[in-house]
Amino acid sequence: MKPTNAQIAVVGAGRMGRGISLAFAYQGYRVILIDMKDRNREAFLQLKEDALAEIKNQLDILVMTDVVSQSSVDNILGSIDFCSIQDGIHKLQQTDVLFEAVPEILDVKKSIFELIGAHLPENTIIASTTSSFSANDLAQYIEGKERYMNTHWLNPAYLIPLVEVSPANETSPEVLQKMKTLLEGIGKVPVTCAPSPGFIVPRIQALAMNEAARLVEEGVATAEDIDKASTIGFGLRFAILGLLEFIDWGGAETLYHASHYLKDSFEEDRFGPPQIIEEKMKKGETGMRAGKGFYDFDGKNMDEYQVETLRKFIDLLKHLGLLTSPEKKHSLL
Ligand SMILES: NC(=O)C1=CN([C@@H]2O[C@H](COP(=O)(O)OP(=O)(O)OC[C@H]3O[C@@H](n4cnc5c(N)ncnc54)[C@H](O)[C@@H]3O)[C@@H](O)[C@H]2O)C=CC1
Ligand SMILES: O=C(O)[C@@H](O)C(=O)[C@H](O)[C@@H](O)CO
Repeated sequence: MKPTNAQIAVVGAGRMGRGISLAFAYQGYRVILIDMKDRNREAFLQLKEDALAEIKNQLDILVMTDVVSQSSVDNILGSIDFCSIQDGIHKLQQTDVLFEAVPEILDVKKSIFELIGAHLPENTIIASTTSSFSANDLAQYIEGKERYMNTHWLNPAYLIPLVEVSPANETSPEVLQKMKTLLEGIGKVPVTCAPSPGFIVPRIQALAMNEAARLVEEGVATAEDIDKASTIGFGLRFAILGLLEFIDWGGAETLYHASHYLKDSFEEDRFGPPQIIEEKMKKGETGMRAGKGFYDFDGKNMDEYQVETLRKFIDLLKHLGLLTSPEKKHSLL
């Protein structure tokens, strides 16, 4: 697959299908974006108008923010061939890599895989952008499982760098590598994950998002304050430190004790610590202060590491206008 010469097809022209198409188109690829729902001509034309208008809006924002030049907008839009299922299905013959982005309903994914399977060349790489189904569950609908994997893009797909690549048991390592190379070539950052429901991000964020909704349900805080806490506290910190890295910073013992307290207070097992935290407590591998946690700090220059991390925090806070220097504060008095 030569960079930008690969023919990309995206099936399903909703939120994710549009975002994935734009992510490839603005990096120079030609994309066939196919609406897989059988609708009458009028409904299709309306959908096409809406989809292209949305993509144009997103491009306009990329122009406003100096990511894309105004002069390339028409070219980028022109490289997305928006098709109905009737017209698009025959174009699949030329496809090198196909991304499926139809609704998160197993029967719908199954019927779409069966339909496209009859039209795709046998070596076309097939990926689903599912946000929950295990790759093994979806691979059963694919003829030639070695060319299949999940690629979970995050919304908005044309902006967020992370793509979780989750091969099925039978995915070939060469195909997996080709996908990672393709994604890296358009500026994405792939991480690999075993075939497991919810992969990494949807699994973690399902708990966080449901807990946030539960806080509203219980009247603990307003939606505005919960979102303020999750953006300028939780989210901001985890933009710099990984979740596991932060366990090592704060110490697994704090997480361990807090988890038990929450579990007992709410009488809910979901707050209890996992076995791996219990074991780390027993072994004394509780993080940075102990020299070992999820990461090994032995021999690491801790001063350098902390300065580097804190510098990233400060840069981010300054960028967001969230750092008030003492001079500024005094000048207001
Ligand atoms: N919404 C999100 O934030 C994210 C969603 N995903 C995953 O991406 C996939 C697509 O999700 P969205 O783009 O958000 O959905 P969407 O609802 O925006 O788009 C789905 C498209 O499929 C069409 N469609 C509906 N029923 C159909 C059928 N029976 N056959 C064929 N096409 C049908 C819809 O008309 C629409 O154009 C799902 O698997 C979802 O879990 C992944 C990451 C983020
Ligand atoms: O991270 C994303 O962009 C998506 O996976 C979602 O937001 C999904 O809707 C999912 O995680 C919700 O459970």
